[in-house]
Amino acid sequence: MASSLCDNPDRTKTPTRSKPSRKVRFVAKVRGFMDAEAEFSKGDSWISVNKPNGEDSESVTLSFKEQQPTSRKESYELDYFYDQQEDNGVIFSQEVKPLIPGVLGGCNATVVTLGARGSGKTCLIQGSAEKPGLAALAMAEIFLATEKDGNSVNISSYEVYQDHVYDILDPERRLVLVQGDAQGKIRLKGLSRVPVKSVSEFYNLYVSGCASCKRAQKVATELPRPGHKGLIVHVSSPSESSDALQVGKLNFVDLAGCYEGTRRKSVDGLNLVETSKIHKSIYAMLNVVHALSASGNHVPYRESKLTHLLQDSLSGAHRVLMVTCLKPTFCQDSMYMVSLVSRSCQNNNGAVMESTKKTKCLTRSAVVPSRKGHIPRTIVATTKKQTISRAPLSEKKINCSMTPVLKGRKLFDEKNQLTKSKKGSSISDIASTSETSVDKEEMSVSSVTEVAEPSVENMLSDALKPLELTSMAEKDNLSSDAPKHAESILMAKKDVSFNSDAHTEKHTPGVNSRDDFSLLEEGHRVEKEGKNSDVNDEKSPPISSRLQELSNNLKNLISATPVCKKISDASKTDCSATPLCTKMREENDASSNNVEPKTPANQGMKDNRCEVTNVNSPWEALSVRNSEVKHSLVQEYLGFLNTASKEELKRLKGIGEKRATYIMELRDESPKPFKNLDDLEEIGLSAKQIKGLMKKEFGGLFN
Ligand SMILES: Nc1ncnc2c1ncn2[C@@H]1O[C@H](COP(=O)(O)OP(=O)(O)OP(=O)(O)O)[C@@H](O)[C@H]1O
Repeated sequence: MASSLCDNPDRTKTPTRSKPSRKVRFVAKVRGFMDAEAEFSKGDSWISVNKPNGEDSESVTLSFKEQQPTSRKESYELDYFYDQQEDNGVIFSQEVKPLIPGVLGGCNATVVTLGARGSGKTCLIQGSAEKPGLAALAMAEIFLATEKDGNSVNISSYEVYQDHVYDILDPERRLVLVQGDAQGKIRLKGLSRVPVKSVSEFYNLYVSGCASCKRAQKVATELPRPGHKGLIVHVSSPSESSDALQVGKLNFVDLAGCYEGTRRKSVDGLNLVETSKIHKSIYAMLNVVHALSASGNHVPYRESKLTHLLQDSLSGAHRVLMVTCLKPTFCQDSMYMVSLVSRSCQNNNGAVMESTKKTKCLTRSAVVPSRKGHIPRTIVATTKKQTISRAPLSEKKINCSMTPVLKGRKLFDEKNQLTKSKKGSSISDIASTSETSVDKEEMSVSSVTEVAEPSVENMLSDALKPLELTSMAEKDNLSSDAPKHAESILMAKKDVSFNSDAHTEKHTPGVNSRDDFSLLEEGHRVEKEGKNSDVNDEKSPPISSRLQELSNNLKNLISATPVCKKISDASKTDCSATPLCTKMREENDASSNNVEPKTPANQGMKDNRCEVTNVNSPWEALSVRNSEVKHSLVQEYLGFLNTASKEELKRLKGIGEKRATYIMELRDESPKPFKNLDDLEEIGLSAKQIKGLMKKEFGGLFN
């Protein structure tokens, strides 16, 4: 029933371009010129649109005039394109109005605007008193039906900033908790729901809420902070089949603008971490819609707070409309967004390369040469059809498609990238091999360890982290004895990325599936819902020979680098050598002997070293004990959170009155709300903060 309702039951009455079978629809809208822009561009548009069958076209292709004249013309397929003359009213009647009958029938729908800064996202959703936006137009339509059917309408509004959710309609802008149950039902704890009875009441509430939110942010930070803004319209209607009310939700999400020049130190007062987080959550949203449009088994809702909070509106038979807003004048970010969205629109191959339809992009040599202003190269479907449908944008192809422009935009940590690729997601992979990190802590290849063979890769990531081998230039900074090995590491680092298709399927049963300590690393979260699916042990060898070679190279590097050599030598007799070398040695030993240095949760501490099973050297024994101690401390910490009084909780670092209150509330609902460190996100702590907390509580053990 849900699906038929969600598929526009009113289709016969409402003109619509929506394809009934499509869960996600991708359209673009170019906003009107502002005065200065019109003067500058002489009124010419930089976007060419091809509608093969005129207004009846099932899809359109966009291309951009400002592309390099020598570059191959690329075009991007979308479901529809709205030009400057087509105003909010047209988009509403073509795209949003058809969703409303479903919402009145208890389904959810979500309208997302995305695009570069200043591309008209807010004007499209929010509009103005004179030119109502999609939200106000939708409210008018809903109220029309409400008068007839006796529905009730409530609204909630929130901002997602730095992966925390704040209630916009609450004058104190309190933090909202996103809680999901096993069925994917999402509860937004602390989010106000305000009843509204008319469009003007709605408009005042919503628009003034957003405006005062901006003002409040300005006072605190001088500049309005760029967050994602969301509106939820809850419509309760009497059900035909039962006495219970059915509630449908219409979501509007105004994604923060993406920024040009992310490699600069700061953009409009934003630091790079803020910018990185914005982009990361935009990519998370694109990953989710990509997975949804590809009907993938695994949808990475928990990649960001925003996608998590929208989970029950995005999943199932509910409908999603993605509107890419474009500037009417040349804008690199606009091209970039279109290229990303187009990939999702086409499910498994993005821009249609007009001149190279048969090009296969499987080797590193296919990387597009550096050229500023060049947009991502087409990824053409290859013969690996099944793989593509499950993991539509493989790392391998993505890397091939990446231009340095894209690399520069890398905002995902590679840990996440690789983890994502294992799970069959997608869009963010485009940015997975950046040479320059904006957030160093997020730049590492260690996510491989979460799912794939642990030993050598663990060692690789741990070794690369401190060395920060992110560019050839950095390679040159290594010890003069080391370039050969550094080269190998760089190559291998690329290989990890290039070969991640293989790793996608790799899984070692019972090894490293969950480890509390591993959770301390930001970006190491594994999607619980997809954890057991799509595992195929046969597709990939246990540890590639390339990685094995890398292991040897790393060992050589250690011994070739003077400081490390010294420590390495010393560490043969002294267990208190520096962390890098200690870790390297311990992991090398573990990997070469194929010993997993992590301890099952119930193993407990043992007094005698020799009792540690499968341990061949003091280093392994130390490693095992280290894991045990960490595990034990984490359990103590979680146990404390589950049982301590409010006053006791406040004695912990990072837990103030607000968090202590939330913890007590969570405990009222469930006796032991904290089962692992991930659960601390429920009290608004990021993985990075959790790591910081552990460090503060337990010192260098958690370095
Ligand atoms: N259809 C339009 N015609 C002319 N100007 C427009 C149109 N839509 C938006 N603008 C103008 O473009 C500018 C940016 O609009 P808006 O604030 O909606 O962009 P945005 O994408 O939400 O920006 P940000 O990412 O910074 O939030 C505003 O000055 C607005 O007046």
